[in-house]
Amino acid sequence: MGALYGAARAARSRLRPFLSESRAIVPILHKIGGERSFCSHSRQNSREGAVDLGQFPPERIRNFSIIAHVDHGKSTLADRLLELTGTIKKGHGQPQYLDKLQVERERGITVKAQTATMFYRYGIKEDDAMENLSNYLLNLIDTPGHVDFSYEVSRSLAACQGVLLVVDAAQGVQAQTVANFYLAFESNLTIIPVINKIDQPTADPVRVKAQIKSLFDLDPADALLTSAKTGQGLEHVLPAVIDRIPSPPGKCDSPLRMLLLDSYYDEYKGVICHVAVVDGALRKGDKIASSATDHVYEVLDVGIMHPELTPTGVLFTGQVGYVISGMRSTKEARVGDTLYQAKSTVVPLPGFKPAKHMVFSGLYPADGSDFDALNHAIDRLTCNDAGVSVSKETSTALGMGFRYGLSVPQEYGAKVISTVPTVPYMFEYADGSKVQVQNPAALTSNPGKRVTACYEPSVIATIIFPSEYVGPVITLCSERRGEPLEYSFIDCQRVLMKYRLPLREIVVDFYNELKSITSGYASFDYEDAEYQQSDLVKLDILLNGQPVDAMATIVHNLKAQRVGRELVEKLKKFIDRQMFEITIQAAIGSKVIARETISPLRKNVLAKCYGGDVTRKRKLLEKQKEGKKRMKRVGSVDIPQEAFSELLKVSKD
Ligand SMILES: Nc1nc2c(ncn2[C@@H]2O[C@H](COP(=O)(O)OP(=O)(O)OP(=O)(O)O)[C@@H](O)[C@H]2O)c(=O)[nH]1
Repeated sequence: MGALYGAARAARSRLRPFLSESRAIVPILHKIGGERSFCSHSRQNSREGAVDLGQFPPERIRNFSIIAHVDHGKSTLADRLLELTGTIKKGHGQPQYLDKLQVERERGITVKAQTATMFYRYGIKEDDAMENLSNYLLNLIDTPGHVDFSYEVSRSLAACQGVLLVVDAAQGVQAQTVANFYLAFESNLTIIPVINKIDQPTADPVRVKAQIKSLFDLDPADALLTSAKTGQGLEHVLPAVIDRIPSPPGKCDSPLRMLLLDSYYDEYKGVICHVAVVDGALRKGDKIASSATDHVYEVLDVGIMHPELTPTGVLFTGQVGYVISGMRSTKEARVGDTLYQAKSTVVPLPGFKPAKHMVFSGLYPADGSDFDALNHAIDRLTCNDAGVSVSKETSTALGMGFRYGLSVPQEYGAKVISTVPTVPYMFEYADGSKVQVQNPAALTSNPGKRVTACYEPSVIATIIFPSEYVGPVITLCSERRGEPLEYSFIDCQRVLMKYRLPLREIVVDFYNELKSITSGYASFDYEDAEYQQSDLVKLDILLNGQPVDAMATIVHNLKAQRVGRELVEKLKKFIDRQMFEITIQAAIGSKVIARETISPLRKNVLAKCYGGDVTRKRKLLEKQKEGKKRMKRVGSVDIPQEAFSELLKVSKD
């Protein structure tokens, strides 16, 4: 533990230059009070509507994010700051403002980062007669807190110079607090610890202060104590942002360079790009070029999110806002791209690593005739998120569908069948070639090509939990083929463990099981690690000798027997008896490792209705027809939808 977090000791030194709040205010005001002296922004060009961005040179700008473990109060705190600055009305009655996407509302978590610009007058009374307040422009970039979205977190941090690291005063530091701290720390950002929810009866800020000292080497004296619920302590948050977080470092006189942070599609306005202007200025009517595609666009509209789109006609160095430039699809808006003045020469900004989708599922409409509706829903989703990865695929069992690299689109009304999530495995053949396999069904046994080695992606998992659960957590991790890396106490009650785990082992049900064995107290986060060699086999499910492609999985050899047995037993329960015998087999290549038989029905549904009861006969036939519609037919065997979803529960290796 000491070794791992040794690097964090340096974090403290970054906070040291910041003086205590009251002492820091005066020098800042002397420097920026009165007229601007750093960037000469033309006021004529900067006005469109009521907002004049010309009065905000970089020195009066702060770009920051709020990062936290899920549910520690990021979005509530963000809302309170928006209210405090008058950006939104108090008690606006909406769900948290920055959580825009429907998927976020439904799942109650923040998925996609959103930005809001606030104006804040801040200063001190230098003497009784004179009040010296200055106007600041603060860009708050909300970040997702859920375990699956660390890519989005690091993306939003690229536009920031500092973060508020929010920790629940009762729950203390959790796994994602640790992960988010390191994302911010590695990006060299100023970190302001905020201990939130101090109104709770179980709040223990003293314990949390000790944790942030021991884990992150942050000075507990620098922590702000807040309740985003009651408003207690919130008055110190924005002054700390202004005093401690540096202003954006760009050059006003250099040619325009801006970073494309995000994009979404609006039915009326087209593609809207969120951008951070790093150097120079961007004006309506400018011609801008993309480093990634070399396409040139005219800037049709430019402005800030305040919090709705607010046209300003211009964005200056250090400012964050939106641009509409006639892009037709979000696919043209490459997140992390550098946009610059057409015909100028600039060095592109570092950008971001592209999102790596490491978990894939097949996604099929439960009723084949709903394919177009599903297609439309997926189109809408990809339009709003260029990072989602989707490709069409066809399964013999399930018809046309998709291979999907993220969660199921929530806005699709009809039922979907999602196949067992899988990860991209790597197979090496005798001729030295390597093939990545995202869909187990695609791994065909080819006698001409002998597999010589298999590799699977792994993760480094961080788990934090009360020490009495050490035994069950170790058992769970070793059942999931984990390799222990680290074990330490973060305070007298809580333990932090690090494990290397195969990604495949955590994609189905790991987190639920971890929660259940620790009575809900464990928190979990993971980062991608390298591929590891592994003894993998493809497990086929056969119905009457015919493989069901959508049910194929890749499993570890040691677990194949158990998984195969469980799968066939489960299927037996879900497949109705039919007019003929059905054999269900699990097989590795040509070797059958588990087998069940469903005996045939002796009578058909009408057999009972001897005599002339036509209405009853018709009713029975209708019922049977309805039932058939929900079935997927493989060869001659009908498989109910439920069988596919039930398999998900078994196939956790
Ligand atoms: N008692 C108390 N509850 C709070 C406070 N701040 C937030 N909450 C509640 O905690 C819950 C989670 O708050 P959110 O703001 O949604 O948490 P979040 O960190 O944004 O969560 P994600 O968006 O899922 O990452 C909500 O029910 C809030 O009302 C606080 O200071 N005190």
